[in-house]
Parts: sequence; structure tokens; C-alpha cells
Amino acid sequence: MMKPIRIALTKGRLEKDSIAMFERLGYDCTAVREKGRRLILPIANANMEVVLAKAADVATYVENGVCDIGIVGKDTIMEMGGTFYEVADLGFGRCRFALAVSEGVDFYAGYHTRCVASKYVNVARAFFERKNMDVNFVKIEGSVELAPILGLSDAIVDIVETGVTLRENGLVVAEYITDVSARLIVNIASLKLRKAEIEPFISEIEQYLAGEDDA
Ligand SMILES: Nc1ncnc2c1ncn2[C@@H]1O[C@H](COP(=O)(O)OP(=O)(O)OP(=O)(O)O)[C@@H](O)[C@H]1O
Ligand SMILES: O=P(O)(O)OC[C@H]1O[C@H](OP(=O)(O)OP(=O)(O)O)[C@H](O)[C@@H]1O
Repeated sequence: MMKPIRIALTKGRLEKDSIAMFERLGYDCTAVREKGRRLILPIANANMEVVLAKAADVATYVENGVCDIGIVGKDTIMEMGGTFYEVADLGFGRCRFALAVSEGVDFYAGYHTRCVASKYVNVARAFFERKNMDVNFVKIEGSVELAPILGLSDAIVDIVETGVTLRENGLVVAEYITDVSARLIVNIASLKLRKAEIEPFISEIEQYLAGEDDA
């Protein structure tokens, strides 16, 4: 038998919806649900295995072809770039990129060079380049909302979903940048070499998504 098709799933917030989607498509994810600390899990009723990885690593594994398929947020794709096919918007993991400031602050007032903190410095840089604005960036790894509160930055570029984190930390959205959701990505060589397996899989997902739209 050919080696299993490897699907890299983003651990954390996208995990539950990814598994739910596979189960609705009829894939047996028992091993994934009962994974313990294991990171590679078989799908019992298909020649597939699931790899659980951090978002950026999902993109890296798919780009390098050690995983054939991946599920990763558009935020990660925008931040990392990467060469792979982005074949579907899966409709879950919905949130938005936003520029946020402390309540009452006008980010655009005055002439000083602003400092923006973000886990997504490439996304932030591209946003201000489109505005032809000279801005300094500082990379923060998490809880980015702290940076303006502590006085390190004038603003943040981060993901906003419900807005609760901003609100509870005295920040407000100054501008929405773009919508984010989970995407299905495919390695370029895999799509050629394992077309007979991967194309029907993509079609199943597309049909499932079309069905969801009708519901
Ligand atoms: N409210 C949200 N906050 C963060 N990510 C979200 C949210 N809603 C959906 N997502 C998506 O979930 C993906 C994974 O986020 P998650 O918070 O699980 O891990 P992470 O922030 O990348 O890293 P860490 O494991 O260090 O928390 C994000 O890349 C994004 O696409
Ligand atoms: O609008 P909300 O619904 O409040 O969600 C947005 C928050 O969720 C994410 O953080 P996460 O929980 O991933 O932690 P992190 O800050 O450590 O990345 C994001 O960075 C915001 O802080």
C-alpha cells in the first residue's frame, strides 16, 4: 500500500472544528480524539494520517512536502507567505486582523514615528506600506494587548474575534485590516503525484462546504 496521505492540523483553536469536519465527511478520527501526547494519528478507515502541529509549522511541513495537506489560518499564511496551493476557505476559525489602540488614542494624530506591536509583524508592515506610512514594529509572542498598556507601543495589530480581550484591556479597534479563517492548503508536488487521492478529497470538502452554505 502507498504511504498514507499526511494531513497537518493546527493544534489549538482550529483543532475541534477540523476534526468535526473530517468526521462529518465520514473519516474515523477516534485515534485523534484519544491522542494523549501522540502527534501523528491514523485515520482508521482511510489511508490517511493526521499530524498535529503549531500553525506556522503546519505551513512549513506542507511547503516542504513532508505533509501533503494542511489546515491553517489565513493569518499564518499572510504572515509566513510560503509556496503551496490554498484550495479552500473552510469557513471556521473566523476572526479579523485589526489595528487596535488604547481607548481615546488617535493613532494618526501628530507626526512622530509610531511603534506597532504584533505577533504578525509582516502583516502589520504590509498594512502600513499600503498607507505609505513609516512605522516601527516590535515582535511580541502573545498577549500582544500588553504592549500599548505597558507603554511599549502606540498600537497593536492582532486577531480580534469577539472583541472581549480588547475590551477587558481598555483597547479599541482603530481599523479592521482583513478577514481571517481556516484554509485548506496542499503541497504542490503532492497534488501532482497523488492527484488520484487528493483531488477527490478536495472535492469532498468542496461539496461539504457547498452543503453548509445551503443549510
Ligand atoms: N480568537 C482567536 N484568536 C486567535 N486565533 C484565532 C481566533 N479565532 C480563530 N483563530 C485561528 O486559530 C489559529 C490558532 O490559534 P491558537 O490561539 O490556537 O494558537 P496560536 O495563537 O497560534 O499559538 P499558541 O498555541 O501559542 O496560543 C490562529 O492562527 C487563527 O487562524
Ligand atoms: O476577540 P477575542 O475573542 O477576545 O479573541 C482575540 C484574542 O485571541 C487571541 O489570543 P490567544 O487566545 O490565541 O492568545 P495569545 O494572545 O497568547 O496568542 C488574540 O491574539 C487575541 O488576544
